[in-house]
Amino acid sequence: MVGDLAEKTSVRAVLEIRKAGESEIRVMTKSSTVDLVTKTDERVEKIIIGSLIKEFGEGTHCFIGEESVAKGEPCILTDKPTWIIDPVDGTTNFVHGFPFVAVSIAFAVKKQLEFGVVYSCLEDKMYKARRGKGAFCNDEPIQVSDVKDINKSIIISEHGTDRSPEKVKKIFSTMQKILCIPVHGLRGSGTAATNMCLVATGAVEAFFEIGIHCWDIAAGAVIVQEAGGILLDVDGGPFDLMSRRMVSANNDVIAKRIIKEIEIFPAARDDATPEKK
Ligand SMILES: O=P(O)(O)O[C@H]1[C@H](O)[C@@H](O)[C@@H](O)[C@@H](O)[C@@H]1O
Ligand SMILES: [Mg+2]
Repeated sequence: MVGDLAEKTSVRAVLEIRKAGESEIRVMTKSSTVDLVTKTDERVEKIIIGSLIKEFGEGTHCFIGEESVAKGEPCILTDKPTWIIDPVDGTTNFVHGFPFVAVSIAFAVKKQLEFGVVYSCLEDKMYKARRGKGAFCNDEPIQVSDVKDINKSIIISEHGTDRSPEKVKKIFSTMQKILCIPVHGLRGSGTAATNMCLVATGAVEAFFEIGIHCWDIAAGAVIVQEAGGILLDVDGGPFDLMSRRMVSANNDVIAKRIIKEIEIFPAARDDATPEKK
């Protein structure tokens, strides 16, 4: 089954990450000095795409991979069968040895996400979900939290890699307002895929971020939905995978309460034309 292949491929990817983690990691930067990428990210993405092409043949499936897009490949979701891949989610953590790094692989057909696999490498946790078939962690069913009282919640968010003062101000003003609702706590693992799996297991009530990319959240989106959670745009509208912003939560009550506090700032869509990025 295609899902099993993605699972096997992510385990192979993890072996590469672990091997790389034991040797000197060559760090490079992308959109800014804090947007890191390593040769491991690039190599792991090539391994994942290579094994999928070997299985399905050249030209049958499309790929949206974080590092391929960074090198100029298009980031357009069409009706064709498409793999959406983040080879190393939490690259900054990987470089620093901070213990949250994940491989995220999702599969969509006709723009509908069909399944997602997130392998949290250092926790040795394989999260997976197929549309309509439930969500699992290491083959055990997982479910979102049943908390409806925002005062009894933990909320996750990330500050991302854009350090422009006006955006940083809005990010921290939002976090301050949420913290002072008050909620039990604010957290951030440094990887969106892991954050979404924490929503799916009920460890936290919601994760939101403006500035993430489709590859960070595609697999986690299936896992959260199949664990009984919901996905919305940060303005309360419908979730839009390519919009670079989203709220994932255990229920509508928590999601809508968080949305009231979010100070929205612009982030160019993943599928925007190059001049609009
Ligand atoms: O590690 P990445 O694949 O670059 O994604 C991270 C991103 O770097 C970080 O700034 C946050 O936006 C996280 O939510 C992403 O997963
Ligand atoms: Mg990522």
